[in-house]
Amino acid sequence: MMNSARPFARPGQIIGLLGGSFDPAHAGHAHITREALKRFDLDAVWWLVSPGNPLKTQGPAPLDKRMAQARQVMQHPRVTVTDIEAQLGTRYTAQTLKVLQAQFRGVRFVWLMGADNLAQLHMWQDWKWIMTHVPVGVLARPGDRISARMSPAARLFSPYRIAGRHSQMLGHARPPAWCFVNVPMVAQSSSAIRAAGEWSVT
Ligand SMILES: Nc1ncnc2c1ncn2[C@@H]1O[C@H](COP(=O)(O)OP(=O)(O)OP(=O)(O)O)[C@@H](O)[C@H]1O
Ligand SMILES: O=C(O)c1ccc[n+]([C@@H]2O[C@H](COP(=O)([O-])O)[C@@H](O)[C@H]2O)c1
Repeated sequence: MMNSARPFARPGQIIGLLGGSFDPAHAGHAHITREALKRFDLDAVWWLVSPGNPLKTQGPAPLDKRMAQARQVMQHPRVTVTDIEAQLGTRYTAQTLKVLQAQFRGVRFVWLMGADNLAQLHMWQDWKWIMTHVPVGVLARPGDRISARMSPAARLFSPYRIAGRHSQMLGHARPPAWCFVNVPMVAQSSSAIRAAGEWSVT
């Protein structure tokens, strides 16, 4: 297990959290992170390299390997790549968010995800808690814009959607609040990289 330091944030800062398997990290992750910093007016983004997605049955590559590769892909002064979920012993996003909100009092966390994850959000543990306790920023992804907009989460929380042109308000909004931003898209995925044999999971 990698012994990483905890990321740092000051009260009042707005921190975007991009959770993922990062198996491996790729240009799509780096792209949405840069877009999120701009569009949601974030002070910083933390990449939460997951010990393992609770919905995926096949285990990812070892955490240390994914962390090292993610750090190579994402080098930006306002982005921290962290294995804090492994340090905290949390695996489900709602659990992670509860612990982070308790440990970083006064910090405003914004959950970030690609459109494919909004389409599946209703399958996550305590997903309504997430929507009602943390602002959520959704970034367009090729092929997933329509399914995301029609998803159970998008429909149930449609009254709380902030229009894309007001995306800078998201981090200041009281949840429930979410915003879909139609950013230029990068068609990369970890599964395509694995399928091409460019990343081994051992
Ligand atoms: N090209 C992309 N455009 C927009 N969002 C993306 C893109 N790639 C990944 N994301 C988002 O980044 C987060 C972490 O993604 P993840 O690590 O699962 O990569 P992935 O490419 O989606 O992996 P896989 O293909 O194995 O499902 C998710 O919220 C996902 O929606
Ligand atoms: O909490 C859950 O039930 C849950 C179910 C599926 C995915 N997630 C989280 O969503 C993020 C993206 O996962 P992944 O594997 O698609 O990269 C990552 O932080 C996962 O821990 C969380």
